[in-house]
Amino acid sequence: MFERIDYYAGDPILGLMEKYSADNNPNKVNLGIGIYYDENGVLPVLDCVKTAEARIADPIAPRPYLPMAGLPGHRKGCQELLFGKDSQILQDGLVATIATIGGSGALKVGAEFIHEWFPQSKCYVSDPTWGNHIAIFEGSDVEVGKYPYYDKANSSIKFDEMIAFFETLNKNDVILLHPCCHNPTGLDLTQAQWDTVLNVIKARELIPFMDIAYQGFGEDMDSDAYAIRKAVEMGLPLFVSNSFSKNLSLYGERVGGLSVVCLTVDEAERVFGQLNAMVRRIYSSPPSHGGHVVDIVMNDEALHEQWVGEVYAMRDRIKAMRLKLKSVLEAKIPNRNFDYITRQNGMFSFTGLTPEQVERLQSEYGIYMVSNSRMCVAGLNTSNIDYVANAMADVLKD
Ligand SMILES: Cc1[nH+]cc(COP(=O)(O)O)c(/C=N/[C@@H](CC(=O)O)C(=O)O)c1O
Repeated sequence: MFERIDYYAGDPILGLMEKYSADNNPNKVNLGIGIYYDENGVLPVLDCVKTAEARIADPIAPRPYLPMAGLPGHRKGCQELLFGKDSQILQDGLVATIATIGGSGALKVGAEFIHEWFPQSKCYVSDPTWGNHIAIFEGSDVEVGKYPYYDKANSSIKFDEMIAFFETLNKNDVILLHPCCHNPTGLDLTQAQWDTVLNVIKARELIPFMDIAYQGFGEDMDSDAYAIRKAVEMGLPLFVSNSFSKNLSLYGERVGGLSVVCLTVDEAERVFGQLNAMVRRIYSSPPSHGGHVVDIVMNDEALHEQWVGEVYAMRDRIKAMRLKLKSVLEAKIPNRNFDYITRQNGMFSFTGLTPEQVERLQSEYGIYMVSNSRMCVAGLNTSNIDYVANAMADVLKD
């Protein structure tokens, strides 16, 4: 009956977690999956989340189904984080927002929406991008193409090539963009470059789909949302998928959001209704517990302020690890340029190691990076960074 079903080769990122867990090397270091570990190598429970959890636990409440779109407070929290608390489009009711099963769920519902309502549209992702972007959109029968992004030779962005490519696209083609903390390269556009990109998108009547999974890990909550808010200022139609996995450290609670910026209230009502219909036929409603945590943290002023401070502390620790790794590697290999480590933003560094060098780090040192040479800098701490730098120097020297 099922003998013709293909074997699953496994996921290049999640599969790494399983190999790492099974590795008995006492010095093993997990630099694979995009998870923030603290200075002690522990996945933190944020203080603001602990407070929210305590409120949810006492008095304990029943767990009915949530609305298809999730808790209103969860949706409001997404909107204010992405567009700004006093955003005019929010006051005018022009944004259709649903709570989703993480950022992945937001991308899935968005991809299904594109497939159903823009069947002629192709979706273009950066080369390279987060691997699941391609799988999610292709899984929704949206044809996926790639736009030039990463210049390996110079560890930079192929900006002119990217713009020239956008100029060739058709009306309503979708461009999947990383507003900040690009995964896997860590290379972000400047605000001036975003302005140019958005002007081309406007001129070509393309559809920007911005996936922001690391808001707060780049510069700050508002700067990281520059591209999103600039698109709104320019009156562009816009899809935004957001994730609270990393900046609330709630990975397993599966909390995120999908927002669609519309031009009229009537459009927003139509889109919101169809997003609800889509949720109903995919997973019916989003998770309750994580939704309540998001609702409490995002809408309690004191907790929200505490949360921002906790995200910035995570951001700053990652930046400190970038500086330390760069200086240790420069000392070990003086004739090699490691500027890319501090030029890159957010959780990831695209190290440029060859697949063979990545494999050696894993097999000889128990250091796990994604095979495309992406390193999750948040896995570094003062206890393991010298070990990692020495190992990188060893494989780079040979
Ligand atoms: C750009 C991006 N978008 C969305 C997600 C999904 O987030 P979530 O809310 O957990 O559904 C991730 C997760 N990325 C990390 C984990 C993974 O691969 O699933 C990663 O790149 O390691 C992203 O890196």
